[in-house]
Amino acid sequence: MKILVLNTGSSSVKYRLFDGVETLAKGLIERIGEQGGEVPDHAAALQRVMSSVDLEGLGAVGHRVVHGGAEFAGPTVITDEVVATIERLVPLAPLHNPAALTGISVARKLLPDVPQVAVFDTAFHQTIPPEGVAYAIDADLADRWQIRRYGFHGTSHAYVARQTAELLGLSPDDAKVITLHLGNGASACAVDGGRSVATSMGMSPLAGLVMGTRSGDLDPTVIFHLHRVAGLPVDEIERSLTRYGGLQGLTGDNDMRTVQRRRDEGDPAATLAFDLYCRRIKEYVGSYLAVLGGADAITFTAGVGENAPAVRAASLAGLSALGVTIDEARNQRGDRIISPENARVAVCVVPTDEELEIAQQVTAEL
Ligand SMILES: Nc1ncnc2c1ncn2[C@@H]1O[C@H](COP(=O)(O)OP(=O)(O)O)[C@@H](O)[C@H]1O
Ligand SMILES: CC(=O)OP(=O)(O)O
Ligand SMILES: [Mg+2]
Repeated sequence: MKILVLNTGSSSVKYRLFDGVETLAKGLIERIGEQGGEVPDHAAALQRVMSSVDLEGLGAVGHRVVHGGAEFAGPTVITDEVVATIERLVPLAPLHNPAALTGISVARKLLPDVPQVAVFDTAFHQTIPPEGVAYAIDADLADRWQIRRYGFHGTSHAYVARQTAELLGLSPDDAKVITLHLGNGASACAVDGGRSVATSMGMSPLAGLVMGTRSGDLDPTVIFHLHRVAGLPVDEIERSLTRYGGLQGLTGDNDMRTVQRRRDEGDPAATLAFDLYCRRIKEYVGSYLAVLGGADAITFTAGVGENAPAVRAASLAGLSALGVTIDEARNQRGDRIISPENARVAVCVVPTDEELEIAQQVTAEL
């Protein structure tokens, strides 16, 4: 079956046209709405995608949707009700869900007779036990406003954990894998036998690791303080933490390549940003080794995880007492397995493929 997959990110649209597992066409429109970007907004990007792809004989469109709340535990055929739910969740994923809605709207209008399926970043994390998703706040408030951890990048974590088991000759049904998705957004996940049991993003994709433009974890008092003492309106604080935080906030550059180059030149801000980025990863790795009671593998994926040996080395440095070591020659070469022979915990680099995973979930759903 021919399937078009749309991965509408916060500032990009990736698309891929599949026939089964074979890719017929693919493309990427980046820096949407940014100065010097190719297109002014997501609608224009999607118009461009749809007019450049041969839609003849299309069997389905698969949409990556970041926030599915507690409602969706798997791929879901899109109806007006499903669209309304994704709309209701916009405040919880303000950088992402509006873009997905634009993609869904453009595709439904253009292809009214083709089934459209949403594949949610949150779905894979529905298996996290209650103590892994609840926040220790007033239970009635949490209930009323659906305040809990949802977790994101689920499609990538699921795919990469399965690929890791395969790479190591383990059964995916009992492998314990810590997956580190380090892209523009970044998150860690503890996967036990193919099920997510812990993840670093929270109610929204702002929590957890340090990211390109997002702060990751911080004491909520920072927000009260910025509001009450510094006098910043809440919307501005949100913008500061989501668009001008992370590497961007610390250095003025959101791209890890630039941060690394500046660090190599001895730039103190870039050095701090790099160290903080890697230390946060290490803190989550330690935490998830504890949650899982030890792991078979730790796997790096996405733009930074797949391409930055220095980040991989620094993030796992000093963990040999826990059975975690990296063979630096393998790491620099970019091998799939970068731990030494017979290491207690395998360290792997596995390219993610959210689009393929979405296409396969769509096929299984229809
Ligand atoms: N060679 C590299 N070294 C370090 N970082 C890299 C390299 N190549 C890509 N990256 C990082 O990967 C990030 C994008 O990751 P990617 O997974 O493509 O993001 P997205 O979340 O948009 O899918 C970029 O911001 C860049 O910092
Ligand atoms: C959920 C999320 O952070 O996605 P991305 O990495 O595509 O921004
Ligand atoms: Mg991504």
